[in-house]
Amino acid sequence: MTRHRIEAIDRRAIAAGLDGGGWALLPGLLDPAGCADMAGLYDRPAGFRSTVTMARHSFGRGEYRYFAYPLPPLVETLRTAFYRLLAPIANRWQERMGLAARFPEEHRDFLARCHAAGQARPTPLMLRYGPGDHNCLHQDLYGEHVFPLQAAILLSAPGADFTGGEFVLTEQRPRMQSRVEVVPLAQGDAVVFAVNQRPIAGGRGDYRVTMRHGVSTVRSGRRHMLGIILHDAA
Ligand SMILES: O=C(O)CCC(=O)C(=O)O
Ligand SMILES: [Fe+2]
Repeated sequence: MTRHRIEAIDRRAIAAGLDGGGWALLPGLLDPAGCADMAGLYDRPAGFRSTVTMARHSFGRGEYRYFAYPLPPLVETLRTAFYRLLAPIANRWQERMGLAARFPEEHRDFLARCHAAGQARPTPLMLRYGPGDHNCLHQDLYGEHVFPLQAAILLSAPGADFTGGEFVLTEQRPRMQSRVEVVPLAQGDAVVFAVNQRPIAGGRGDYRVTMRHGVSTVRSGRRHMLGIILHDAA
């Protein structure tokens, strides 16, 4: 079993990052061997339900694959653990944003809700980028049911395996210009971030801002990323 550190994560530190800027970094979630094992799955297409060529949909350039059910054990473990970690934070955000949906404690109960509504296809994915590839700013919304936080883990080593290819987030505040953040990921680090909107405390109560994420152009080498989205797709 590949080592991972998700059970050791401090929810308060994650919550502080998410409340402050809409994202939080989890350093060293996977070790380099675990990253290499995971990235190696990309070349075994039997484990995936579909492959998307990003240029064909004007999503950017590069390729990604959605895992099929049953998920690889480590992906399943990480997805379940991320959900358990994030559900209380998500529920607090929903309340602050004036959104009605609340999330159960366990992922299987939320997935049952997705599946009953016709969102039954797995969304965890692996992305692979080479020189010139990039991922345009987007949101991973796949139907009515949306869990407001997601995670992604960088499987390749910046500077050694690839250059460029920075994970970026933008934040659009009402009637204001967008702000951008580059998330400084090392190999094995995870980033947790807002899928769609996040609450910000203002002078007259909370307001919502819209978040998007993407990847700047990879200059050289090859970059693999594991994406853990917590709602399933229609
Ligand atoms: O390759 C990346 O860093 C972006 C991954 C992504 O868009 C996702 O996990 O939803
Ligand atoms: Fe994404």
